[in-house]
Amino acid sequence: MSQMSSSQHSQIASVNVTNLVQQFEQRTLFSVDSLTFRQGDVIYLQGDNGTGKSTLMKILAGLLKPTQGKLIATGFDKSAWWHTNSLLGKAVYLHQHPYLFDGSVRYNLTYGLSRRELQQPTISQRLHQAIEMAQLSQLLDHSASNLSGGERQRLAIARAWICQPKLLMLDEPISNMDKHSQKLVLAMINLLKMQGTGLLISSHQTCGLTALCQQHWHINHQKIHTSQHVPNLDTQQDNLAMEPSYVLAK
Ligand SMILES: Nc1ncnc2c1ncn2[C@@H]1O[C@H](COP(=O)(O)OP(=O)(O)OP(=O)(O)O)[C@@H](O)[C@H]1O
Repeated sequence: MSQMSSSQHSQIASVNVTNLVQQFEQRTLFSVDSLTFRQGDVIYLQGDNGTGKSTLMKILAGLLKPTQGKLIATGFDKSAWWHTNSLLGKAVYLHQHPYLFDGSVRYNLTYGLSRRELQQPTISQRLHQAIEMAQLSQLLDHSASNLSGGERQRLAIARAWICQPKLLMLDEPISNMDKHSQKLVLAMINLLKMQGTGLLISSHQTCGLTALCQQHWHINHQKIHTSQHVPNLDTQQDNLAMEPSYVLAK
């Protein structure tokens, strides 16, 4: 658990799923009896390609109805009456190729902020910090559609940072990023952690990210295994790197 005040603890937000089974066309992707993602958790989600990491995140975000299972979100403000899906907007899912609006970087950062219950000075302060942290000041008036992949990711995380969701799921947040962007994003993720945002992070690059995590969810053999211990995955990767991948024919 990260640092949270006692008032935050009294209303910890969480998403819980029980008896979850996900299938696509008769193929079982994964199943688990019970899984809870809470504010303050920092979880590393591991799994080989195609095991269902993104699918699990979409289910927890209310974007995908699972084949079987019951989802409950607690500790959030009540959804507006016109929201037919009460899970949407609770645990926020950040896609590895984030969706951005047409318009400038500034527009993308500020869109929807005025409709939140935030005071103007708070909005301005968060906006300023986000621009600094993600080093977007030179790009504010650029069209978001012209940004590089790494810049798009930085913008998307900066936007999430401004909104400060209680639960945030980051799907491959540092994939295809150079070292500089990775450092900026890791710093932002660390700040979200310090502020008590629940984080569920998937990545194939373990360096730096796993060090931030305190729990481990592993999708393996169609099951989701949970542990309070994050294994030293860098060592596993180093071993892999030392194995000869092919033998040259003489
Ligand atoms: N809507 C869908 N209909 C049918 N199959 C789907 C659907 N969505 C995902 N799948 C399949 O489910 C499997 C898991 O996909 P998912 O994107 O969740 O995996 P992942 O673990 O995030 O993979 P990666 O590490 O490559 O990003 C894949 O085989 C994918 O093709």
